[in-house]
Amino acid sequence: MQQPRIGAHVSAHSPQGPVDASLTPRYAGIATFAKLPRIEDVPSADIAIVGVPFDTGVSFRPGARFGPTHVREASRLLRPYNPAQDASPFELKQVVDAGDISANPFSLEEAVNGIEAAATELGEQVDKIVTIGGDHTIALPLLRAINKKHGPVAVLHFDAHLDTWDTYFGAPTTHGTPFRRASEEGLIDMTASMHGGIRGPLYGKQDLADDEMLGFQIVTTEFVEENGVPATLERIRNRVGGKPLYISIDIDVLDPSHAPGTGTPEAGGLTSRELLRMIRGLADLNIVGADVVEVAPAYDHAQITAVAASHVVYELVTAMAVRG
Ligand SMILES: N=C(N)NCCCC(=O)O
Ligand SMILES: [Zn+2]
Ligand SMILES: [Zn+2]
Repeated sequence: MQQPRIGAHVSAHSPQGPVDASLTPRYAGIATFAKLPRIEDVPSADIAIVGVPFDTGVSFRPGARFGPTHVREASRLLRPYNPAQDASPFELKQVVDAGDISANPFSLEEAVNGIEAAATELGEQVDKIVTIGGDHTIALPLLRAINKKHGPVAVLHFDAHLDTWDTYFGAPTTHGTPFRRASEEGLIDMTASMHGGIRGPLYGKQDLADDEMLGFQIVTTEFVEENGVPATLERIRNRVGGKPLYISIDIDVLDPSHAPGTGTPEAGGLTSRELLRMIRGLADLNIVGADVVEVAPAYDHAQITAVAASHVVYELVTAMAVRG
């Protein structure tokens, strides 16, 4: 068969899957996530992956605005069958790359409003969205958008940091404050929400008291280490139950050895193996949306962080696809 020299080998059947890497080199062509079709290339889609290149909310190292591009580049190597979940997610659902939401880097307020509007619009076109950040500020407009569809959602937040601090330099909207603002706004079901992987120094003991007052529960990295993934999953599942679940994953929940490319790294984190296993263990829950944030390529080496993030997105998409 004569192969085209320009362009890509795409499968003809529906759902439209990724470019076939056994026919077109996976390093050729434009990097959509996992070489999936773009949203404009298919008549309709079930799950969209969208980037939010935005990092105006950071308190330390900048650069997460380059996260979406970097994760897409690393995602070229993903393959269509996921043995760990015994599923081919791109056959079960039409999964697409919806490109990037354009966010104003000079006006945080305008950016946050624009992200909410774009995510709301995309949410009307597709069933579920997985967002690649961007700094953690974006979780606030994403939760505002998902709230319009599902009401208050259970939030499972994997992060080294609580991100329920009040303000930085008097600013209420930053990457250290999204879950405080979201809980104040009633976007989160506070009877079913949890942080996972919390560790590292705080400003004071009061941080934990404030977080508890808001209604969050915490499963620390130390708990995971001492009790293992199955016991951790049991705690998470008991907390979340069957509620509509939003999963927000700050890549700094991973140990800096597994994710050096991030803005506020903390020693002593989870391995990517542990995080991937936990996502798989949640696949039967009602996951309505997710984000993977805080990948900052300037501090990455050999795509370590981007490879981890691309696999995290892949497991999230698979979990959404298998549940139906
Ligand atoms: N969301 C992330 N990654 N970090 C928040 C850290 C806030 C601080 O500098 O205290
Ligand atoms: Zn963090
Ligand atoms: Zn965070």
